[in-house]
Amino acid sequence: MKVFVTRQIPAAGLDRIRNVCDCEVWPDRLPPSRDQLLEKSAGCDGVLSLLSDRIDAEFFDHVGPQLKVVSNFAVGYNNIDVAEADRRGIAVGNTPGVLTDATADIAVGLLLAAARCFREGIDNVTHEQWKTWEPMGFIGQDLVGKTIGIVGMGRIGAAVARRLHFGWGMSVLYTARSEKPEIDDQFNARRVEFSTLLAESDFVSIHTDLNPQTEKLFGDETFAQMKPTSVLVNTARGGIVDQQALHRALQAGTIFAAGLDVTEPEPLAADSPLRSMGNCVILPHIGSGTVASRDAMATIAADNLLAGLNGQPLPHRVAAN
Ligand SMILES: NC(=O)c1ccc[n+]([C@@H]2O[C@H](COP(=O)([O-])OP(=O)(O)OC[C@H]3O[C@@H](n4cnc5c(N)ncnc54)[C@H](O)[C@@H]3O)[C@@H](O)[C@H]2O)c1
Ligand SMILES: O=C(O)[C@H](O)CO
Repeated sequence: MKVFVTRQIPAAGLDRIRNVCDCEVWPDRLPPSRDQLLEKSAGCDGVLSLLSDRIDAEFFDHVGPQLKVVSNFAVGYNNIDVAEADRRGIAVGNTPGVLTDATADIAVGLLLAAARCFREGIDNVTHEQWKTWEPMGFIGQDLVGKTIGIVGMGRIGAAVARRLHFGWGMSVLYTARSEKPEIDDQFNARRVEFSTLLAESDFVSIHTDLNPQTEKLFGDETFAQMKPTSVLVNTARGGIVDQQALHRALQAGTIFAAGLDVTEPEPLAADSPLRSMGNCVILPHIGSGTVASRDAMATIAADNLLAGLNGQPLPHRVAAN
């Protein structure tokens, strides 16, 4: 079986694929260009893709009818046209669950960093502006007993709720597509309308997948409904936030601060004004970046790939929304 792995991934998964497949791995730190992706994938029975690889009808046409499986090295799969894959009988897999805690930790870290002015503080030290202890400087937002609004109460949303409810005694509001009585019981949480969540939350953390309903969900109108003291955290996908609107909101003080692990595009444009905003903490998409999470993602991605190649059910198959 011929497979293309679009980037180096941990040996925990890669070795298993190499043992049984004719496997080519993209060797560079940067992803293959579109043309390189199409060229290397052509004629393959399986492809192990990353979130930066667009997998669509053009890709499937180019790779050929022998393609059986696309295994995404991520839980999010908005880079893949799953409906088109379904139509062609190509299985698509993802890596859920094993990065939940790692990503929730980054969401909480960003919340704390943005609320407590880490960026201004670090810039102050780095640029040798630290002259004295300032009673009126670097005054951030309190966390204990405040309200967290979770947009999208899935695995990571629940892990964030757990940390903030039991760690900082926060009240939990959330939006979800359906009732979640177990969440309500566990965290004394309340499912509310989006507008209520925006108006009542001190912190808003985004945990939905990127889909047509969530694309640019946060824009000028949304920010206008949030508290001026509020902090927005996004560890989901950059496309859920209109970044120009976010810049306007941060500059005007419509909201207090933001913490982003994801942007659109990635990397963030060199001339994006968000890069220089003191009240915007930005990380380069490191949510799942722990040894255990990345090893487990590699293992699951290999399991999905090998199952698909052998015509067996994928351990973690995704379906079109
Ligand atoms: N920053 C990172 O490194 C990183 C790591 C892991 C996951 N992610 C992102 O986080 C997302 C969530 O991961 P997860 O494992 O919690 O997935 P999940 O499927 O368990 O949770 C997503 C939840 O969002 C809900 N949702 C979707 N659209 C909604 C809408 N319009 N309104 C309300 N709820 C909606 C879904 O019903 C689901 O409950 C992934 O899709 C991925 O994009 C990022
Ligand atoms: O969706 C995912 O899994 C992340 O964005 C990368 O780990």
